[in-house]
Amino acid sequence: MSSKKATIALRGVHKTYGRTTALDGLELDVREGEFFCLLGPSGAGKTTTLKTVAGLELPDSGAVLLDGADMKGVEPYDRGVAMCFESYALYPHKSAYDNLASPLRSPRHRLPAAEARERIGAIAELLGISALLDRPVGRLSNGQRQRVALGRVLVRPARAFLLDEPLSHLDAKLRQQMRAELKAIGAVQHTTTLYVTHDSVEALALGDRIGVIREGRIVQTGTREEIWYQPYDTEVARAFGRPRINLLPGAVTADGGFRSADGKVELPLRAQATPGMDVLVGVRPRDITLTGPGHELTGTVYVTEVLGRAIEVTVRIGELHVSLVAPRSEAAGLRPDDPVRLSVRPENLLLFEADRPERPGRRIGTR
Ligand SMILES: Nc1ncnc2c1ncn2[C@@H]1O[C@H](COP(=O)(O)OP(=O)(O)OP(=O)(O)O)[C@@H](O)[C@H]1O
Repeated sequence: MSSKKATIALRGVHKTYGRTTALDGLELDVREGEFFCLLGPSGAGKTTTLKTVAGLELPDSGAVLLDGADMKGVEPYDRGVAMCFESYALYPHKSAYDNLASPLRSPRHRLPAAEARERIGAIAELLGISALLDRPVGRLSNGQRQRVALGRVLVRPARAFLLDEPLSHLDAKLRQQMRAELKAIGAVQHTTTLYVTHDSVEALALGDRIGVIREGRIVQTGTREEIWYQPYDTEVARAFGRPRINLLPGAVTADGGFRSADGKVELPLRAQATPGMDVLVGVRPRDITLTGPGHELTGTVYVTEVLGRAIEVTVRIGELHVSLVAPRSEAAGLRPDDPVRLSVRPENLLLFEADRPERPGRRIGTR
């Protein structure tokens, strides 16, 4: 098997389990050599997507293409992809080393012993498991085992890696560290990677592009900038960024601006929407300042919460609550009911249709 980078495409893939629709006409394109993050809530169809690419599940209809070739009838083993499950299958009685080595002993990937040792050593080093190689996997912690499982995928040449929440069992510190290192691994740089996560921080940190999946369909695909600055709808906007984006209800004014129902929040926008339309204006807490330039709003402090070196301040403006993140130096003295003035730069405002019971509000263009 060559280690040529593959493109991955899913075309109108449907997959049901009994009465549950897991994939509902899924369309996905992963480009050659790309690190693509598939992000979505539990049950959205992420794992089913990976299994379908790997050939472990067969679509009811639609097609899976690797490098443009339809995979229908191609056995998992012959697809040349390497998959790491969240519920990893390792040999518990064998050492971590032997678990890493076993893919390289298969007829297809057999490497000379010295080369295999070198490859395993390099991957183990990057994953921080070099000191554990002699230990039986059954005697490792969940986080250590998960790293062995990831190593087992990365060690063998493949034309695509399919990774299902591979860092989920690591503690916060290690996860952050591994997140930073994962993309630096040569094998990852040289191999198309489809990476599943429900963690938006992980997706933003790792993804060359991100696909947001919901109820078996891709809602939006884009670079992190596109997803962040032009979210398809309020649900995508809510999925990215902590504290969450403020979504303030109001209506479009005659000149295309925004006004809350009580008139206490007015923001200049040039909405491509009919005056009077119910909308939500979106602004992220880190894009509101207590001191900077921009459009000003006045309110009173409702509550403050320390977030490490910054402080989250929730401000009451009329009947709305707006949260912002400010440096400690600016916000440490604030107490409930103190008057405050906020500023928002117009370029940081997003506009959405109001949410409806049947669907989240879509983004509306401004200017
Ligand atoms: N083998 C199965 N039998 C029955 N239903 C299944 C099976 N596998 C998945 N499903 C259902 O299909 C839907 C999609 O599942 P899938 O595992 O792909 O979601 P996911 O996005 O990976 O979720 P999670 O983040 O919780 O792993 C869910 O409603 C799930 O319950």
